Amino acid sequence: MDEFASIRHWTDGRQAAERQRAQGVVIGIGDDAAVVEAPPGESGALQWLLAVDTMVETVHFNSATMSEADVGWKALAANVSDLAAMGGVPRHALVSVSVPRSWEPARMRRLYDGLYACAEHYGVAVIGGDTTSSPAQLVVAVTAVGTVGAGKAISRAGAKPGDIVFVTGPVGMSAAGLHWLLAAGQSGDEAVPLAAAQAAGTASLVQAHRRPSPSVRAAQLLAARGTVTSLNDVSDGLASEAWEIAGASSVKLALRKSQLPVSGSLAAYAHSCGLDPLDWLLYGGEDYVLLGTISAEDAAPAKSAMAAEGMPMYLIGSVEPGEPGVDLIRTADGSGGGAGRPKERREPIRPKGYNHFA
Ligand SMILES: Nc1ncnc2c1ncn2[C@@H]1O[C@H](COP(=O)(O)OP(=O)(O)O)[C@@H](O)[C@H]1O
Ligand SMILES: Cc1ncc(C[n+]2csc(CCOP(=O)(O)OP(=O)(O)O)c2C)c(N)n1
Ligand SMILES: [Mg+2]
Ligand SMILES: [Mg+2]
Ligand SMILES: [Mg+2]
Repeated sequence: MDEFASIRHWTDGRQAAERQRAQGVVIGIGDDAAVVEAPPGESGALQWLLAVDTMVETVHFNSATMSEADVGWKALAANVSDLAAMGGVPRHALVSVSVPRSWEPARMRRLYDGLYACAEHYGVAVIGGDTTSSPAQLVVAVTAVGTVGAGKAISRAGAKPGDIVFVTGPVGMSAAGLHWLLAAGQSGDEAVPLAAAQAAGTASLVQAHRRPSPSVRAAQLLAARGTVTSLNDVSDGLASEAWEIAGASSVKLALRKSQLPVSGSLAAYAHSCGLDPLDWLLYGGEDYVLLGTISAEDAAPAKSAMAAEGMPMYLIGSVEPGEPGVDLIRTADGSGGGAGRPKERREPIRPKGYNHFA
């Protein structure tokens, strides 16, 4: 199959015309550039959000950790997550792929199965991309386009002393899933089957790694309250992203260890390996949940509003004045403080996270 036949094989008829129409697509895949209508703001003007994230075979995935469809899903999901982290709505995606000559056409078709599944899930129209060969590894770079109400984008820079720190989902599961997959996948070339993870009790960890679900609805609900002061998505790890907010906002973030959301499956898996789940919680990454800050008065009401919509919101700490940094507070009995006021220990945590050049 030549390059152009390949592109048709991956993309032809994969998305309903209705989806493309709903996102204002005038000319989609097949011309020199896509044409989209600038969306009319329903309640005032909109601004564009533009983001790109890349996945490279052996760096972000290998043949054991992810199927082709998982790679397609996650390549788009990571970008959708960046748009959510600005408080916006995802709309369009451009997909650049560099494909090893050894890859069968069916493998790329499967990658697009996952990519289009993610696009449908988040209402994104796939409108173009680029295709090259690659000497050895597969590379996928997705450029995502979204919109946000003019002046309403939530940056990393607005956290104020007194605000409450929150996350929209558990952290560390993806890294724990990867840990299990790297051990389980040693003997073969195929993606480790989910059934094997089910048998080992690690299926939810593996799915968190392979099929992250960015907090788009949560971002919308929270952004509409007007009380969220900063927002970031967790790709490199909670510690690293908390440092980003601290640095951009010139504040200190104090996180309570006892309030960090640890899933039962993560705790059980860490225990079975004799490892401390805290390393995955703080430094694991690829969680694609949102980390943010919200005014103290609205923290509990926002949490209730989220719960009413079936979405978790964990209040994990507070913002303090001082040199930019992140502290972890441990309580002797793990209760997080309160009436008996157990002893607290505080330690600075480093901005360690996934670093491509470390
Ligand atoms: N090669 C590059 N050229 C220009 N800007 C870049 C490049 N790589 C990253 N950036 C920008 O640097 C910032 C941090 O990037 P990154 O850590 O990848 O963000 P995220 O974790 O949200 O994906 C972003 O604003 C991104 O657009
Ligand atoms: C085979 C394999 N090894 C290691 C990892 C771990 N890993 C790779 S990239 C990454 C961080 C997130 O990716 P990045 O490209 O930095 O995303 P961004 O911060 O730009 O959103 C992590 C934790 C992995 N996913 N797969
Ligand atoms: Mg990035
Ligand atoms: Mg981000
Ligand atoms: Mg990164």
